[in-house]
Amino acid sequence: MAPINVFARWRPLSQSERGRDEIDRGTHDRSGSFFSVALERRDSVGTRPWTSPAAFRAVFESEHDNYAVFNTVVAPHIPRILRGENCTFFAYGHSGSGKTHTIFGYDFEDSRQLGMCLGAAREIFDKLRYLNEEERGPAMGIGFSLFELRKKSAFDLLNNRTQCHIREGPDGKVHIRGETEILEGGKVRVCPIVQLVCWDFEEFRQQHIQALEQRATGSSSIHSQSSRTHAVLQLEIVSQALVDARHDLYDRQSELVPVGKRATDIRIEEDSKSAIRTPDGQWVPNPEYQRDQGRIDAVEAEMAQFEGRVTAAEQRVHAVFKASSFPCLGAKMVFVDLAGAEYYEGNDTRLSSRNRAPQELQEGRQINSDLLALKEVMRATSQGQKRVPFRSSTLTMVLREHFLNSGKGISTIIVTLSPAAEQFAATLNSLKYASLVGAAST
Ligand SMILES: Nc1ncnc2c1ncn2[C@@H]1O[C@H](COP(=O)(O)OP(=O)(O)OP(=O)(O)O)[C@@H](O)[C@H]1O
Repeated sequence: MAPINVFARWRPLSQSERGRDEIDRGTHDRSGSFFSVALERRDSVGTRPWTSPAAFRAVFESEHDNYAVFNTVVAPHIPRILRGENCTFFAYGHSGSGKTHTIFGYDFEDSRQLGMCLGAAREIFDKLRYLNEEERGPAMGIGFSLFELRKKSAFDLLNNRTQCHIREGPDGKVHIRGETEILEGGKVRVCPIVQLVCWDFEEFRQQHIQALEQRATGSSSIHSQSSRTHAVLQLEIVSQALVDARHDLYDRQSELVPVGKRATDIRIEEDSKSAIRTPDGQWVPNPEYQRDQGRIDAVEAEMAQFEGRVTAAEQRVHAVFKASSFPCLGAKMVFVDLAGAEYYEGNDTRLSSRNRAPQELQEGRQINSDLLALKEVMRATSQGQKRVPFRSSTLTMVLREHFLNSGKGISTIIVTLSPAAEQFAATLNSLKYASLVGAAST
């Protein structure tokens, strides 16, 4: 059973909320290792208390800064990454509750305010520097990718927001790819999601800042882009040899594309010439055309040759892993800033469905189903169920690899909460969601 760690984080009242009522709240230590959150709602009827199950590993108060959160939530997992395990961190909450502040941060200079992913990168680079010096093996760095998921597509923030398709490959793995490009001279290039490789923290910090500029952040309006997309940032420990072997693989895959297309075209052409349709709709052999099997065999042989090159390139990628003396090569940390949870069913938030444009309603339904699917996947994996409903949403499909790495992977969700009394319903919904996930794995 792979436990899901669940944390809660209260943000302070924002400038615009100053002076307004705060939610009455408390944290109770239930067992020494799990906490529950108690809320009290005051309305015309009286006070109504609600207490969560003991589902939270820790509850951060509004005075806790990003460094404190990083130290408790992320830092304990750095040794796991160095052992070659994977970790995934999700921030869940309604719009403006502090997800982006927690995952990416807004202040990239103050070391106490770095978001989780910058904090993690800083710590990993520290450890890699030591490993690189001690072991004198090939130097390792961090490759990072950043994309947004919206409806059924991914948008690559390291490649001008290029729209990418999410497909399951014959190997059962999910691949994120841009449109295949046709270059000058008819050459073809398959475009996987971009991975930028950085060799020190400063380089990473600069790239991270630039990448986030592609995101419409800073606004916590319910309409903002960031609240309607899931942002996924993936850190992977890489070496130059791994990067080179993968680029070689993409080149071989690119070469295969036109050959495969030609083979399909020739097969279709030969099939259609060698059959005719009778007046009663039956397909029968065409007496005037002899199917050119030699032509088909020739193109299939050519295709087999190119497929062999792809297989050899895949083997070279595997060989890089095998030859590495570092177990951490290829280990991943993934950070997901989930879309605003105001779309979560049953949530009586500022926008009722009557006030929403049809497109927004449709997006809301998609976000709703993604968040529900994520909850189900987390519950199923934490309970060790055999059937995990990964396919029920794009988000869970994309993250399947990380969940499936059970035993070698761990997931954490931090629910971000607004203390503003006017957002009581949204806050309560977020706590209910997170405590359902947490209670399933205690
Ligand atoms: N723990 C915190 N401490 C101080 N300020 C915070 C904290 N959490 C959030 N804020 C501030 O509150 C505002 C909204 O936070 P943020 O943008 O992270 O919300 P969000 O949940 O990501 O919203 P959206 O879903 O709309 O993107 C930001 O100005 C952010 O700096």
